[in-house]
Amino acid sequence: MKTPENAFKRAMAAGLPQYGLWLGLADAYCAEIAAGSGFDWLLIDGEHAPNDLRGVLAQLQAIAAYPTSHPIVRPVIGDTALIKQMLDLGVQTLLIPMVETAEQAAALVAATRYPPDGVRGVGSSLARASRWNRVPNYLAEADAEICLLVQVESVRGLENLDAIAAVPGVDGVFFGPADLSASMGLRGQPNHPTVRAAIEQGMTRVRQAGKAPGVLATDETVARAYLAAGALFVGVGVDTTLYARAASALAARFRDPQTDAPPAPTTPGGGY
Ligand SMILES: O=C(O)C(=O)C[C@H](O)[C@@H](O)CO
Repeated sequence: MKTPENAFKRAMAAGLPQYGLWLGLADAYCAEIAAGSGFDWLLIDGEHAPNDLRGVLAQLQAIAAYPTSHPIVRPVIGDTALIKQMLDLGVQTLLIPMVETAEQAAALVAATRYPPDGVRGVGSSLARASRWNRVPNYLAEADAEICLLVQVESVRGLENLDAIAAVPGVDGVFFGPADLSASMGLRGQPNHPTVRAAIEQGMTRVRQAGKAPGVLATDETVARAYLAAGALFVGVGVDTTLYARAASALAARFRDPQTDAPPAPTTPGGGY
């Protein structure tokens, strides 16, 4: 048995755009439905969705039966101990929110590597990642299969973008349009032309650093524009939004809008 290869990381290194779906329903059964849908990656969101460690584990197990969909996990914060737990669960690709400096990015890289290259604690006999030590060379192979994606989503992060992208071990930079627009004084306007221009310019700089740029864009026209600007991993939908919109639309077909219809989900700035 070998350490699983990180197909997502390899595909991006080969310059192949990867399309993803954001998972916020925080449920393994829903994650399995998403895993059979044809997305290259699925983002299990622990920043804004109610996912604990066991919830993440259950979703990883559900997605594992669909090897063409690669799970990415976003922890609530880029904390070394939390990252260790995620890696031991078998997460190979991490998306870390709110990265603003190269020093922070370097500390995140260290958190994902075993000593002497980093500071990841060794506990492979307890870890799903090593199949409880049934993968004989896990400790030697694990680091190479890690894909670290950092989120730049503030004005300060944008100012430090070149230094962040240059950090060895950072594989990609994801631009968070919702947070970035707020930081730029355009809260609720993730698709504002000024925000889009900043992200597109940022993507060029990330490509120049030899790294993969990514973004979330639930509007297809915007998503295609980011792909044309060089994005290599693009989240094109959010499961909670898909479900809320479809459920509201179905109910609305049968209810009298003049009387008792509940409000449909709002879509500030395009459904982020
Ligand atoms: O800032 C952003 O945009 C993100 O980080 C993605 C968000 O958390 C959210 O829009 C997902 O629905």
